[in-house]
Amino acid sequence: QGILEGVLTLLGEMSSQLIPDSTDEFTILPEYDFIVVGAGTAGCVIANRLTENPKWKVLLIEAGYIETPIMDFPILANYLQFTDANWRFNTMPSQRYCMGMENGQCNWPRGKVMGGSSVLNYMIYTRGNKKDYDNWAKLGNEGWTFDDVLPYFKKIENFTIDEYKDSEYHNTDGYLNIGYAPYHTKLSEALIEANKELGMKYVDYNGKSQIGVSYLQTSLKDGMRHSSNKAYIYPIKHRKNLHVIKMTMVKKILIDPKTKQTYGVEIIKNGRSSTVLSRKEVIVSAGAINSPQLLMLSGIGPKRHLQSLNIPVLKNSRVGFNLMDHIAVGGLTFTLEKPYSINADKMLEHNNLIDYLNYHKGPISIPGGCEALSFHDLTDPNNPDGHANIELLYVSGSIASDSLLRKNFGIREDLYQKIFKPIVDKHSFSIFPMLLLPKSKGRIMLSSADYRGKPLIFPNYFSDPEDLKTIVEATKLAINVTQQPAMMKIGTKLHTIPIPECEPLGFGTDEYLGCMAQHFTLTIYHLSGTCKMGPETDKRAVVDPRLRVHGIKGLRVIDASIMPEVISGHTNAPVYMIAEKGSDMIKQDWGYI
Ligand SMILES: Cc1cc2nc3c(=O)[nH]c(=O)nc-3n(C[C@H](O)[C@H](O)[C@H](O)COP(=O)(O)OP(=O)(O)OC[C@H]3O[C@@H](n4cnc5c(N)ncnc54)[C@H](O)[C@@H]3O)c2cc1C
Repeated sequence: QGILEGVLTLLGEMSSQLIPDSTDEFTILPEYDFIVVGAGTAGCVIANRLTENPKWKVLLIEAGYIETPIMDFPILANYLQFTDANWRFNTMPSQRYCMGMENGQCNWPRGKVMGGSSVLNYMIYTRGNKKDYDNWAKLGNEGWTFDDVLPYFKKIENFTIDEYKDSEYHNTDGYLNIGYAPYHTKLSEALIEANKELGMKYVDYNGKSQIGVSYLQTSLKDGMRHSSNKAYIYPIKHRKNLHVIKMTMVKKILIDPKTKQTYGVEIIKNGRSSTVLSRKEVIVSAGAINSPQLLMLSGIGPKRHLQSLNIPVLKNSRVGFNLMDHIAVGGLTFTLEKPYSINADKMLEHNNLIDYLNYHKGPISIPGGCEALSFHDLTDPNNPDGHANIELLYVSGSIASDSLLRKNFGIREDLYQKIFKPIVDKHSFSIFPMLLLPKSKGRIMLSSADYRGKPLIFPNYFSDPEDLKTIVEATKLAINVTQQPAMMKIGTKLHTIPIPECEPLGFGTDEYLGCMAQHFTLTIYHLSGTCKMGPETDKRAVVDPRLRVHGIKGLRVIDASIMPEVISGHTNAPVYMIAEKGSDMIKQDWGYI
């Protein structure tokens, strides 16, 4: 633990040193053309694209502080959750999921920093499936088929994988770098091989067909994290028409109650409240928890809920409903005879540090220990053009090989001691079997009318029993991968110390694996859907297909919360796409393009 704790102390010190100093090098103007709330994945893209018009003045407001160089080290991704760059949300206690976590609550980290969750994330870059977007369009969202959104996916990327970069699916002059991590363990080679032995193809999952196995395509540049802040704000820092203010909370969106016209925001900076006006629009990009929270605080949301908190209702709307996430079964651990996995303690030793500091290579360049994935359609396993309902994420370390991981997830101490402690000295790794097309939906509610109150989060995982069945099948598939010859050759064994509460069901039975999923319910951090996009006729929609808030003028939501259905992959790439497309819509609506 020595080195890791050193890193944590360093991270803690760095963040506390940053907090008092929030100077921004300009005076905030009383009025801007556009105000963007939240400098996360989406907000940074929008601020960049809108300031391409030199005549528009744009204010980007971020609650968090600056991104620091240590956040660029890919292997440290997990540890950033222990800093003030994390909002540290928790789900409400449950007896159906997160049962193996402290108080039956799952930790839900979110980025509170320039770059938002693109600074805390694992840099895994996946677009999802063609059918995800065709389905969005079928739900009444004109302009959102895969063919419509592909140009925006291409616009984002500077794609660096030689075999694929010339394909019609990719592009090489976008702001964000996409490529493989510069280093792979021998374990990941064996996992890829095992998938091939099972009949899986090696694919460009961001290309023609998603189904198959691959090393992760990542948002790394020269072996370092490439966040939305680095990719989209750094290169345009010289633009005089962009003002960025940090460590500033937007408390409320200002809307005329009679005309329903948005005219600005109320902010709080250094403890002082003030108002900034918008000439054209306010764009809310505060993420899938804070965007619905801010809308509700401003009077847009479910009437009865707002009235119960004495918030005047400007628009009765299903804000906060339709909450979706991807979850995986945690604790699925395998031991290895060969020293091919990652051990957190050894990770930051001399040779690895020298390799990384000199060349940005070696094990430190592995994003949070994640190395490869495979996408499967269990409903149509032999169809290469299927719609993946399962992902297996291959992680070259485990809760046993990095005891801080337990703290990331909030796993109960007694379970850690019993299940994982006995194998801390062994080589071990894990596979996360992940549910990609969840049927269960949750909800976010306000805890109070005060902007400082953390929202109440009800993920409702497994409220649809189908989800539990599917994740059990995924877990069996993951175990099957590890039983292939390539994995046997390196001495892979399933770790079988059972969860005491599930033990009576018989280790490895479907019932046991279901119980395991309910105990070690891991969020994959893909919160989405809470300001659902849909046409006027869709009573559950909060924004229209041009991302304008129904019933309110001059206000859009552009971030992960607009997804009507979560896509079958990790959500960062789709949020970039939504932001690129949303920016073009704003430009079109104001006659700039
Ligand atoms: C730990 C973690 C790991 C992840 N790993 C991956 C991965 O490997 N691959 C992947 O594809 N996706 C991953 N994700 C998900 C992905 O990063 C998110 O889907 C994406 O970043 C969401 O973008 P966003 O713009 O919607 O919100 P965010 O990026 O979260 O941005 C919201 C911003 O708004 C700011 N804000 C909020 N409220 C206010 C307010 N009232 N006033 C001012 N500012 C405010 C926040 O501080 C934040 O900076 C991960 C997420 C997390 C947290």
